[in-house]
Amino acid sequence: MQVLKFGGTSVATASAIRQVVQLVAAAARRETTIVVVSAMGGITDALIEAGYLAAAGKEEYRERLRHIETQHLEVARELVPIVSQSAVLSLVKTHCNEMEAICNGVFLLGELSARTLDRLMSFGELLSSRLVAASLSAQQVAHRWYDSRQLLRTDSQHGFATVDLAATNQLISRFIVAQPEALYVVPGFVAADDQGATTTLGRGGSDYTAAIFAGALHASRLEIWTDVSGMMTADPRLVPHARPIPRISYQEAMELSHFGAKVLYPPTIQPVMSQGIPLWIKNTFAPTDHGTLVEVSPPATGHIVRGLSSIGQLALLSLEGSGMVGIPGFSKRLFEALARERINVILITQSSSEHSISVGVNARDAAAAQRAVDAEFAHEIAVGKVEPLHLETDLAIVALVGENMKNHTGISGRMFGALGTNGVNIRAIAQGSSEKNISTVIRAQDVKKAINVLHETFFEATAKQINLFVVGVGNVGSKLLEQLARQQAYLQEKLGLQVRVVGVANSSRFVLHEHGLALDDWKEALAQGEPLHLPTLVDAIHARNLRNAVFVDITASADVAGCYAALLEKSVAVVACNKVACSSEYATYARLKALAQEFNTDFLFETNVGAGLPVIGTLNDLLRSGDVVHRIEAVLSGTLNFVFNHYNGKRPFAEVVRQAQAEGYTEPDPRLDLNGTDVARKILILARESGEKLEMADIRNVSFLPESCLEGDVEAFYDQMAVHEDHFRGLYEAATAQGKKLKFVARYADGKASVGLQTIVPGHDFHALHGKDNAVLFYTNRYAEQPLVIKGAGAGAEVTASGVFADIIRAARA
Ligand SMILES: NC(=O)C1=CN([C@@H]2O[C@H](COP(=O)(O)OP(=O)(O)OC[C@H]3O[C@@H](n4cnc5c(N)ncnc54)[C@H](O)[C@@H]3O)[C@@H](O)[C@H]2O)C=CC1
Ligand SMILES: N[C@@H](CC=O)C(=O)O
Repeated sequence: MQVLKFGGTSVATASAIRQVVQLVAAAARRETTIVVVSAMGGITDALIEAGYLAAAGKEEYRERLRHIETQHLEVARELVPIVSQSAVLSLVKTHCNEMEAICNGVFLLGELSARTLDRLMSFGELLSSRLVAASLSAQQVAHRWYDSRQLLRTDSQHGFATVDLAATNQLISRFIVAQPEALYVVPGFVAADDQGATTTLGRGGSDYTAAIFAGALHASRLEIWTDVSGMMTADPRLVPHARPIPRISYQEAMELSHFGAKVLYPPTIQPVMSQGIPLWIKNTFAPTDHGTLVEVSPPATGHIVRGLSSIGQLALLSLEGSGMVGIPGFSKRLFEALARERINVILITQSSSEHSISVGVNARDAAAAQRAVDAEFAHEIAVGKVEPLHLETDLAIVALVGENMKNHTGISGRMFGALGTNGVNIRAIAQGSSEKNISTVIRAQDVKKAINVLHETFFEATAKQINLFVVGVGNVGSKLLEQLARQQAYLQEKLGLQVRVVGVANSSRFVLHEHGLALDDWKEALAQGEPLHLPTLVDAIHARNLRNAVFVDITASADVAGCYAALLEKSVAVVACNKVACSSEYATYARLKALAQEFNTDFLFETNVGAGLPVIGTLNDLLRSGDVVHRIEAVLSGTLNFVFNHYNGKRPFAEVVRQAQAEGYTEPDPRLDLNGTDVARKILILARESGEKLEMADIRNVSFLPESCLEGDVEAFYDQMAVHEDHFRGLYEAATAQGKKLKFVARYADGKASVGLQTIVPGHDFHALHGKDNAVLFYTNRYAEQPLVIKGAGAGAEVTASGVFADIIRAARA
């Protein structure tokens, strides 16, 4: 004996019903089969709507009923050949007439009782099961249609009747013995009380009907046929990578179905679980797909978490007060008050201080719950023992489900870590001692992000999605996009990172594309983007609320740097090539670092010093391992090193500076390089990273530029350098005459920092510095005599972009 249940989508059209008939006929050839049928998709809702319209005195109910009738008649005509149509058409007509008579009565009385609504709703399953039966007849498949109301006995609580399992089991088994057939067709969802009045088993109750038949008949299997290929690891509407779970335990299925895996109505599990009857969830439209087998002990899969579930529309009610501590009875009264209002409690959590109890309820019950609880504790509220009930709405539950979680430590740590680094605030947590389910209450607007992050954490070792917003696509930024495009496949394959550029901006426009911009035509997309308004861009980033989001600043703009705090506060990581933030007031630098820590995200700026060279990372490694920095000596300007390496007193100094700019070494404003500001910023950042609270004004900057070079714009700057060619030649010749080289050197020691032009003797670490190279010498406790030296290209788009890239990967893997 086996039981097959077909859901609303499986019987929604004539072609779907034909598919059902094929499956059923094949099943009945193998074993005696009971087929339980749901109403056609959407019909139960339409019936309820018709009933409420009638009760409200609205004539539109007639239209709804006409539509229901037409839909069933059309399917019947498609399924059954004309010659034998009359029987089924008249059956449909009869049911539709009864529905209309009921609604007419409701319309006249202006009242729709739960009992009448049950009667009205029952027509959905009665009609659909008749259509399946008619189609079986048309295909000459022998069967018996039977009215479940003769077999399923319930109490008289209309709308949510409780099944009398003892009486029902007896009725079912006697019927099967008395009327043996190879195939039975019965309507799901409907039952009757002992007066014969129609009752229903709750929305989704057809699954339960099927499970009751399976339990009563000790079936070999129960199959639930639907429109998806089994229970999924997460809601596929939220998680595109969700996949079917091949095997799952009853307990896990129960947890998942309670928490949003809509393919199975929760009470279904109990009757089959108690007898260990295998329960299959299969796809009517892809019957060869494996589906999900729900069984006693599924084999281990390597995944500790079996699935993720989410329930929206949650309200959290918190009863708080010092008067509750140590006094028994508060929780009893709280739950009784809710029970009296028939409010279902979805989640419960109480702090060990006993100072508060929080319960999650469906948002539609929140106002009634609040009234009931405040009334129950009116006295305690009046005397200040407890606070009026605190109500929070727009919440949701996201839960991990898996029986194996109890054997593993660190699961909740990983869960909370993943949510925390994505700025998902957890409002409440519940975990039963069985450790099968860890539930978190979060803001409804974070559900999509949270569930995707958790899916990546627990199911997708090979693909963590990283969402980049790249602001500044000039010299360095466009190189970064090129490098990202080249490396995408490598990152996916070797690091398990799916890096997507979801936003790009320059000083005039921005473009966002939630599913990732094509990196070969971002320029066209940006040209058609919206005019840039930074607050709008930041709002849009917040509104997208994407997981593993990284904001990459490759501008030199103070306005862009001014956005970091707002981003870090929402746990969006910031990777900055721009030095403005870290070299602004100490308080700003310190606040941004603190925000990153507070909001569990990253603020990374390795390229602020030495471009792609690992200067800041090395310094941090020294400090973290307990070393102390005493002195730093460094050549930190790629531009100035290039200029003094190429200037020989023959080619004009200004021309060499123009070459450095053309080769992409200078700041967007080259005066910042030549006047020492860029180097001063860098030594300031190194001093701060070493623990010194310096300000820009504390850095002694001895400029080698004649003052007139800095009066006016960039073109005037070049003109003035040409005017002062003798000055530059003089500097050069004086150094060369002593066999020395000119280097612009930064120095930090004893809490003081300075930058300025120096003449360097042969043999010094800086003397042989080529091209645009930088060199940094760290003198520390451990590197006391011989400094730790970092040396290499310190400017240029390619190397800088690669440093930014490395910071992005650091943020992505955090
Ligand atoms: N060139 C190099 O070797 C290195 C550069 N950097 C830093 O990289 C940053 C960028 O340098 P480059 O690419 O050479 O400059 P660039 O001038 O070629 O590009 C700057 C980009 O920023 C955009 N931008 C400017 N103001 C903006 C605003 N308010 N909002 C949005 N976008 C804005 C521009 O439209 C342009 O796309 C600078 O902060 C520089 O200090 C850091 C290390 C080395
Ligand atoms: N303009 C800078 C580039 C990187 O910070 C330099 O020349 O070093």
